Amino acid sequence: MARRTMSLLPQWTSRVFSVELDGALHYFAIQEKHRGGEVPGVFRKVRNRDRCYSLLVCSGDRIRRAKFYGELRDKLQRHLSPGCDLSPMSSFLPNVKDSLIKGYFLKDSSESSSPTERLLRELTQHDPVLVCSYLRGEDGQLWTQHLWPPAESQLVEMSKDYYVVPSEAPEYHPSVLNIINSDVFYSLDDAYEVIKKCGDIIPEAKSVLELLPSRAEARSKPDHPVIVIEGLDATGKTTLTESLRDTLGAVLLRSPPQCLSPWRARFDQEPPLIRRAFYALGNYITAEQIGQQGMKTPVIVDRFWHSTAAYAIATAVSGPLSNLPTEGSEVYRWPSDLLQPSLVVLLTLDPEERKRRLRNRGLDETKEEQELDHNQLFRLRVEEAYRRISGPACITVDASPPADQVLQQVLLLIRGKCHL
Ligand SMILES: Nc1ncnc2c1ncn2[C@@H]1O[C@H](COP(=O)(O)OP(=O)(O)OP(=O)(O)O)[C@@H](O)[C@H]1O
Ligand SMILES: Nc1ccn([C@@H]2O[C@H](COP(=O)(O)O)[C@@H](O)[C@H]2O)c(=O)n1
Repeated sequence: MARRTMSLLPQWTSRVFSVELDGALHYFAIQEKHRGGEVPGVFRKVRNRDRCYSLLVCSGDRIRRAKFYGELRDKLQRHLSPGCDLSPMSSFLPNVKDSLIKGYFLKDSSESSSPTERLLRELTQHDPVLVCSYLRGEDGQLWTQHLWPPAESQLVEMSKDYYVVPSEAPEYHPSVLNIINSDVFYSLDDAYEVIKKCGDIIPEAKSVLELLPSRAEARSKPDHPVIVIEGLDATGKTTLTESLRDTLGAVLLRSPPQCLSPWRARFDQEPPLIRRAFYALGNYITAEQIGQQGMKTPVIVDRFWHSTAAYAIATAVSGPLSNLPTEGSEVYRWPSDLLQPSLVVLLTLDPEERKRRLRNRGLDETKEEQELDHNQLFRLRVEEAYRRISGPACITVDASPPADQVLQQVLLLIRGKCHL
């Protein structure tokens, strides 16, 4: 297994490697001849007796790779000795879409190399993982990368030793290369394909697919306005959508729709590829319901595609806002086969007030809600991604005034935009 894995890592020497350490990305590349240059940031603080490895998950179909990436972290965290540090790592071809391969960088500062080597040996024998080790040259300045354990002769290119050199930050954050169809889905077919392929490993996938509208049924535009309310948790979506329903005599729907509730917790445990495809399908089921109800009354929707895409993009990309795909990127485009609402309102709230509302509400927080609470950058990325999505773009409304004032503000917008 391990030997086949190695032959599947394309354009080995053109790849850039990135390691996330203390919230920052460090880049390095490999080259056959040493032409001078500095030690890459990630190796600067490595002490003489530390041992470093990269583990890249690079074979099998994408469902298997996505599942194994999470399992590998759990396995390493369970079995590595104290003194081992694990950091997210990836390898990619700069500016080449879909070239990202994910893995981990391992620094072993424990007393003995044996436990880690035993674990790595077992991984290379049974799992789709490619392991390299890094060695410091005698002068303490040069680092070289070696296939670990030493490769078989037919893989000549990868089994050579390479010098490790710093590399400049690429134009795009590495995760941006793989967002389309791995984190965000732009058609029913693409999301469907992922959930269908999961059928063998997640029996619930079949029940989800049975709820999908028939693709043959192309619906015409609803006669009545469709208003989507978006925003982070506790910004007041439930409060506002219920008031809008009552004031406008509208129907209130949500995404994911009620019929997916039995499976939501199950898919929330899955890696992003599967979890995001599940939420994407939820939007198409809600769209079908909107299509039916929108022929009779106005429809209010609590979260829709903006939420699916914004959270997915903000999770895939780490760090500051500048790491997000730039405004106007195709990543922010609306799926061409998904019903377009008449108006999308984004509720925004000062972080302290949002926290206060969360505390007062007193419900348990989900993992993502905790992340929003603790990680200010994540929160900023989600809000910025919301704002960058186009076709339709959202209109921001300050949700800090009392609930009845927020309602009046949104009613004004609806009357202006939807002639209600
Ligand atoms: N304008 C407002 N002013 C003060 N408190 C509000 C306002 N709107 C909502 N709240 C309160 O804030 C809390 C969160 O509101 P709500 O449940 O409507 O948010 P939400 O966006 O639907 O949250 P979630 O996405 O987590 O379900 C509730 O306790 C609610 O009563
Ligand atoms: N259309 C949607 C709706 C939700 N999500 C994901 O669920 C989380 C928020 O859901 P709440 O029930 O807490 O409002 C959010 O973190 C999204 O990841 C989605 O993807 N698409």
